[in-house]
Amino acid sequence: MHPNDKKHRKVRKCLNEPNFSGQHLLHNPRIVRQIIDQSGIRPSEIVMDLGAGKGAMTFALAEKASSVVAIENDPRFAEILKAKSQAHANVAIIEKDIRLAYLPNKPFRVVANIPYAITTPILEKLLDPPTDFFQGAMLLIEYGAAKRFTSRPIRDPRILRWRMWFDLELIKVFPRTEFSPPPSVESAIFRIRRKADPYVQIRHHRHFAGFAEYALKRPELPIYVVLQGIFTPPQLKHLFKNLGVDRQAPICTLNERQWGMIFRTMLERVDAFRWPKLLRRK
Ligand SMILES: C[S@@+](CC[C@H](N)C(=O)[O-])C[C@H]1O[C@@H](n2cnc3c(N)ncnc32)[C@H](O)[C@@H]1O
Repeated sequence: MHPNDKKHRKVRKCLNEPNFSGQHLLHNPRIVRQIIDQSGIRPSEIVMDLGAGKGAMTFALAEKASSVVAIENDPRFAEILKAKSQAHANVAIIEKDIRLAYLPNKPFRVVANIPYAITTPILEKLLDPPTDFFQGAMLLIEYGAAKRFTSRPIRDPRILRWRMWFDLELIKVFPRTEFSPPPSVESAIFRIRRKADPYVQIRHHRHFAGFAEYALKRPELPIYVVLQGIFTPPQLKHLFKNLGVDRQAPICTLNERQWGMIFRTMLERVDAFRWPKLLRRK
């Protein structure tokens, strides 16, 4: 055990405050190795460990990747990580809030047991807008969140956007007993992979975002009712001939291929001034 580990354990024991920063650490090196082995890291890649804690994943990742960037905002953990990283030339420790950290402008992957409280901001950072650099992730996240990101029908325009360019997969439930201390919620291993051949080109992501936000404003409305707001009757007739869906079905029941077809038809046949625009948020 690293000498600083003991020191930190004492510090945490003295703390009476609730565990708001999601400090549920992995303690089983065999489990950590299994997660890393499934993550598809290439030796040439940079891997990010978001919420690195005391480095349960960080230093195992350093054996597989070209380099590891570990982000941790708890100064006591960062101190432990910096001390341990003296023995690992390919590990960089960044003491920062994950939400404010820079992502590499080279191909990178994320393998991490993230703080659950900021799961959505982390996914937004990685996936929205999609970049050429983010290759995929293997994450421990709350089971409920993993179910929400992977379920059908897709009612949330943000999740639809993510799923147009990435395959999101709930791999399996992860036992609470593998964390110290165990979290109060169920956890899951969650994988993100870039789609090799997405239905919409990434360069259209902004227009797609406006389209998805508009189309899913009322996810239970029939497909034809929603699309009447974008397409003319002859355009709709042509679209439904090729789409192969029940026009009365709720719009949220469309799959990614069908969303891609509708969006591409809009780009090809509808004047740009009629495309739904992304609403500006205050
Ligand atoms: C679930 S623990 C995982 C720790 C370590 N990766 C492990 O598996 O043992 C999440 C870690 O993220 C850190 N953390 C929480 N919020 C953070 C934030 N906004 N930015 C950076 N780190 C954060 C916590 O201090 C904690 O060490």
